[in-house]
Amino acid sequence: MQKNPANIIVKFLNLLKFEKAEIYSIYIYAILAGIIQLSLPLGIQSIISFVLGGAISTSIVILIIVVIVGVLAAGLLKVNQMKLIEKIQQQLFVRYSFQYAHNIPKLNLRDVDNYYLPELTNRFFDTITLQKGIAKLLLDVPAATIQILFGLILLSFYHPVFIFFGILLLLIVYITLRITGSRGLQTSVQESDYKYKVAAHLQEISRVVRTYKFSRDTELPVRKADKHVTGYLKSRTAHFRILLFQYWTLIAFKVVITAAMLIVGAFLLVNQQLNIGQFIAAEIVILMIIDSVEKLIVNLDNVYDVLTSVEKITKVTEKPLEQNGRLDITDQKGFTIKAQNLSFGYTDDNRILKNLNFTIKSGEKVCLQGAYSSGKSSLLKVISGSYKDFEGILSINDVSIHNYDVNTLRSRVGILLNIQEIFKGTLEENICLGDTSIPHKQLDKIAAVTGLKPYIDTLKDGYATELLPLGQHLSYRVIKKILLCRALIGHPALLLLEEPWMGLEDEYAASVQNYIMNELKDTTAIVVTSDNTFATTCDQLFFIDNGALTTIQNKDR
Ligand SMILES: Nc1ncnc2c1ncn2[C@@H]1O[C@H](COP(=O)(O)OP(=O)(O)OP(=O)(O)O)[C@@H](O)[C@H]1O
Repeated sequence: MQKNPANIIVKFLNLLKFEKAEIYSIYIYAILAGIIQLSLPLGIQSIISFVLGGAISTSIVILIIVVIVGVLAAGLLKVNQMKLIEKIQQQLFVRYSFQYAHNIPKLNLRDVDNYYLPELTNRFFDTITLQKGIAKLLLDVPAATIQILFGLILLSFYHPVFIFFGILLLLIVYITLRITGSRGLQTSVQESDYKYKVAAHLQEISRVVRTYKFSRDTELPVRKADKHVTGYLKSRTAHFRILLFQYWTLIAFKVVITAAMLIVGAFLLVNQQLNIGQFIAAEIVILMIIDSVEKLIVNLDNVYDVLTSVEKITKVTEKPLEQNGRLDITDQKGFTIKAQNLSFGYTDDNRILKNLNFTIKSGEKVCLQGAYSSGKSSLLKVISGSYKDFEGILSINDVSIHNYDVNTLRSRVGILLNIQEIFKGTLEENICLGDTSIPHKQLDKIAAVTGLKPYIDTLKDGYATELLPLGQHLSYRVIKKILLCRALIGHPALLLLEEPWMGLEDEYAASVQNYIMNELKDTTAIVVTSDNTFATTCDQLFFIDNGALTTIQNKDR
């Protein structure tokens, strides 16, 4: 997909807005340093004039001191600039770390469905490219630009012909960037796209390493890598071609300016339009300008890197977050769920839920059944507030679900879907999800109900045991029990459970059912299970067939 370079530059400028104060200071320091640095050629010019005039006096000593102080002051300014840049670098890392941690759980699920998030978040690593790049960009580019400008202004005082060179330089830089800048950015972003494709492929190989070990085609991972690496090399070569063109233009300019200025300088010296002091000073200034042009050349690549990294990082930070209502549901005692003509689909042309109508009163227990892929999980996900773009009405306590603050709603909902997973953290974090207000007694109680307690008792660190991502090293049954504890903990007002006791020992399957039915009396629960005995104990039985819902009231209960 073609990226619009103007958009990327706007994103970069938006990013700089946060660091406005620091950047202004850096530029002021750069201007001061630029002025002070001119004291070097001017000082030397005066010293030479004094020496040639045979006037060795205290003035020379003072001048030498002035030059030395100038060098020292320029150094001090540089140190201050570096301090500010260090601050900006730290701020960038902190900002993106928190933005990623804050935004990822709040991403619109509809968007999340189309990505493999662990891969998408690889873009965070571009923060490091940005940190490094921005340091160079803010240190070298303003310093070099200001030195070129001041140098040319100073030279034009020696002779107006130098003004011509100044204008020529600006024109060449402008035309070169105008012609190649946009294409350079495009190729840089393309190169980065392929870099991430290669990384994603390697990540995927690692994720399913066991499968690849048994692969009949042992070359498959390499062949797949080859495709992305070829794309990477092609776009990198295209990018390098543009860089080369830009380098050559600046090198050509450097050669021309060196030759012309030396020739013009020598000519002016011979014609006595410049004295020897002025000539040497002019040559120092020319050397400074050339050095600055060199810095700009080296930094061109860096400019592309910085802009590309901004484009990549913002792939996550600028994704739309889920819509949120304002109503706090924390203090509402029970949840009555009502659906009127509720329809939902993941795509526009395929309705998974079709015109559902039901009422589940507060505290009622519902058994949800249906064939494979009939939409049972989808219904639970919609009721949990994860997908808001349904048609019809879905309300909790007669208020549309759209109006509730998602965070307060989720704090009242216990949910167990087949897709939920264990994350890297302690056992307690995996159950309580950071809610430190849950008493240990309750934790123990739920662990006993689900049958997790005997397992915890075998652990040296108990609830503080660190779990690996995806619950590696844990048995399916233990994972299931942890996830069940997560759903049941905190006395939820609404329980949405998918096959909660499937795979549990009979004893614990019974205790979980007993807990839901008898100890969570005021909790509204929807349980997907094919367990017909449980179904008969529920207040209602919902049956989904091809997206349509049939509800049966269980009057005998
Ligand atoms: N995130 C998604 N994006 C697109 N389609 C999806 C998504 N999740 C589920 N589906 C599709 O929606 C349909 C219903 O899936 P759902 O998981 O709700 O059914 P289910 O009754 O719970 O199935 P099962 O009994 O197999 O768990 C399926 O065809 C499934 O492929």
